[in-house]
Amino acid sequence: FEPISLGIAVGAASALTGYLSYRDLYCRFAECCREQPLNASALKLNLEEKLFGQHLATEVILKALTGFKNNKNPKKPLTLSLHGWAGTGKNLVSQIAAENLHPKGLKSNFVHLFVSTLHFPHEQHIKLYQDQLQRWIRGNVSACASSVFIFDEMDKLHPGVIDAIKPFLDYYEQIDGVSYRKAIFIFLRFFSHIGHYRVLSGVPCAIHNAGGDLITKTALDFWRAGRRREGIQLKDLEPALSVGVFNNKHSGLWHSGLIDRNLIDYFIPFLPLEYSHVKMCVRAEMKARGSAIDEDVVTRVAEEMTFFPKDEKIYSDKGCKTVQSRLDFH
Ligand SMILES: Nc1ncnc2c1ncn2[C@@H]1O[C@H](COP(=O)(O)OP(=O)(O)OP(=O)(O)O)[C@@H](O)[C@H]1O
Repeated sequence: FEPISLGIAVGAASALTGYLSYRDLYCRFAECCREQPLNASALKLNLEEKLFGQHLATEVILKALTGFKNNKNPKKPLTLSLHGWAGTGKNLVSQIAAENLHPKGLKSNFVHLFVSTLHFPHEQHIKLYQDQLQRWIRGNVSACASSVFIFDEMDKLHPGVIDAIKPFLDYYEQIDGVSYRKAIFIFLRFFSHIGHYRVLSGVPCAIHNAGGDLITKTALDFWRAGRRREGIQLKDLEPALSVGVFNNKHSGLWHSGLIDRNLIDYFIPFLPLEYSHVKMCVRAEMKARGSAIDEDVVTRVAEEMTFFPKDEKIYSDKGCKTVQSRLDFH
């Protein structure tokens, strides 16, 4: 629809129906920024059905989003930082969160995804990126207070760029007439570069991996002690996580003041995925393609993945990341 004919159509329909406001009707045809409460049970169901092996991330994301959206008067925007091994569901969770906040999800005009290497590639242009980012965020929050901003590849983001958005994440009531308190900022970690592996206490980890190796180490400690994965609690991970990230100078959050000023509300840990989770991913992908589940193919795809540590082979080193492309060969 182009705007003028949409306006005429909506106006005519509005006159005919009589009781629907122009805006109500307009929003049936075009995307509107609406302050609607979050449907917590729909979000829970989505996470339970789509996200495998991440009991902690599920718990925290549910708590964070429902708490924030139920609060009529938040004192600051919601800031989430997602950490963990590659291919374990960080992008998937931000996509699920986006869809539950704005029905069009990542395609919504109110959801904005920034990828460090794509949007902020050159160190010499940091000043420009800072200005652009500030203007972009200000413009979008002015248009829709509940805008969602997702920053991927945080470990490749220059700390100066993140400094530019720091004021928006803070407890200010307004900045230049705009309130940022209803916006949501999601920061994604990007871990595990195969070429950068080193081995620490028997656990391979990436040099750029801020927090991810600590999560993996905790999961492995539980496994070696014969304790259930689902028994891992947030308190087993959270302190190590924020210190780990803060101390890692490859992390975009490093010395950016976001952590020491408590501007990050929730650290959300993603556990490394096991063989059984990889199989679940293969089944989910087959279902999404409308194919019948063939357990032989499921097993073959899962067995083609590589697992670590070297001796025990428990965790998939790419999580579920290459499942889709591998499935094409079967
Ligand atoms: N825990 C999971 N449950 C279900 N599917 C998953 C899970 N983890 C990953 N996947 C699937 O694997 C693919 C890659 O996942 P995703 O992009 O979310 O990983 P990521 O953690 O963001 O990885 P990276 O840190 O490398 O960017 C997606 O197709 C996603 O649906």
